[in-house]
Amino acid sequence: MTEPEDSAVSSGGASTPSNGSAARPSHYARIGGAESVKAAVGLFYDRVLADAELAPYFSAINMEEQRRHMVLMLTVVLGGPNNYAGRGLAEAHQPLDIPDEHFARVGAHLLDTLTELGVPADILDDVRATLVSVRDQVVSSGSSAGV
Ligand code: HEM
Repeated sequence: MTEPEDSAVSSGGASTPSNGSAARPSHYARIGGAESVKAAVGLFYDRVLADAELAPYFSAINMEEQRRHMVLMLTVVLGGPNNYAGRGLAEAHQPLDIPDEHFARVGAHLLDTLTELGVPADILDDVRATLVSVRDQVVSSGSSAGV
């Protein structure tokens, strides 16, 4: 066998291997599918809501819906079935005026959650790359880059 070129999730999160049957299982399958993603998203939002910097964004949000959308989106990012029917990330986030710093905190909570759950390093790398690729959709385009 030769080195696998592991860059399944390249940009935007919607890239999926052709059918997953032959060579490698998807990240989604490797971490245990729907149940694992649901558990991860549950823990992720527990962390987000416990973060005083972030909780206010969600004060008027239906968290049940929110978790459901995030489960479906993370499923796609991990190469699972695409049933995401929510709004695009820019549409959902641009009105919220999110600065870079808050984006970084949310990203860290997600990566910390997945790390704690024992998600393998190559999957974490791909999630990290996806976070980088969606940053501009989530962070307010009015906020200055860097600081
Ligand atoms: C890091 C990447 C992020 C991803 C993948 C993500 C994903 C999502 C998804 C899938 C939705 C549901 C969209 C819909 O309802 O149609 C959503 C909504 C929302 N997100 Fe994010 N999000 C991210 C970052 C953030 C950050 C950094 C914040 C705040 C600091 C945030 C706050 C919210 C809020 C408040 C909503 C609800 C908006 C509304 O219902 O009007 N998100 N997000």
